Amino acid sequence: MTEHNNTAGLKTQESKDPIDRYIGEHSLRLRSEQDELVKYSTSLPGHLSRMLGALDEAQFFQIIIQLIGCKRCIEVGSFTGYTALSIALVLPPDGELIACDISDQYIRRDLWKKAGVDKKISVKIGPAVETLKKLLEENGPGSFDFVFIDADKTNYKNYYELSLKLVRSNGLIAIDNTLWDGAVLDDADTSENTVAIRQFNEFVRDDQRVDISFLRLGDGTTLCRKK
Ligand SMILES: C[S@@+](CC[C@H](N)C(=O)[O-])C[C@H]1O[C@@H](n2cnc3c(N)ncnc32)[C@H](O)[C@@H]1O
Repeated sequence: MTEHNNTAGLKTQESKDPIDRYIGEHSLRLRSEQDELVKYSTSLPGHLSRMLGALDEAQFFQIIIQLIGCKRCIEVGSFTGYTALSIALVLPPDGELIACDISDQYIRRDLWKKAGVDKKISVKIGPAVETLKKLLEENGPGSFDFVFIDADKTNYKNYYELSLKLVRSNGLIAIDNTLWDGAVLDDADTSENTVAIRQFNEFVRDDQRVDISFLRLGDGTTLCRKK
């Protein structure tokens, strides 16, 4: 997957803005396993080191997941498993997170195990559109509480439509990178990923099936409540 390559990112851990640093220093509470996963993820070569989700975004999810009493969650795009770990840490003992990715090359199951949450996470490897279709067939509509979409940007609309079927009424869909390092504002940027996110943002803005909140959190986090 090609990531947008601005050097000064919008994620708190990458940002050069002192306000972002201050926010991080006065809110982040990382367990040792999360800390280890951050170090591992950011040590990977090239664009991989920037794939890790924003740390304050994952911590925000921990709060809303507990607030709405989520038991069954899906993550679309798991990479090393940082947000998956963060979600699993706050799920009840009988809670479940389905972690979808095209590859498990970088997933640190050992750290999930060390944190005592490995049994709450099921990894599904393959194109996530197919995985979500299968989950819908096997579990039926409205069978999940929360979906986090963070995989290939050109499939965002497909992931969103399938997620809308998979989540219950009052369930949440969170979509990552909806600011794409600010590239969505730059009309001269017609790269495939930027265009896909721009079109997705326009679509969701007008979608009356959900309530929407576009948060200036991480690289842009759009939160949708299914009506
Ligand atoms: C930005 S990373 C996910 C980061 C992770 N959510 C986190 O917060 O640390 C995107 C992931 O999407 C995966 N991905 C890309 N295309 C995919 C596809 N078609 N189906 C499933 N996963 C895909 C990549 O392998 C990568 O691990």
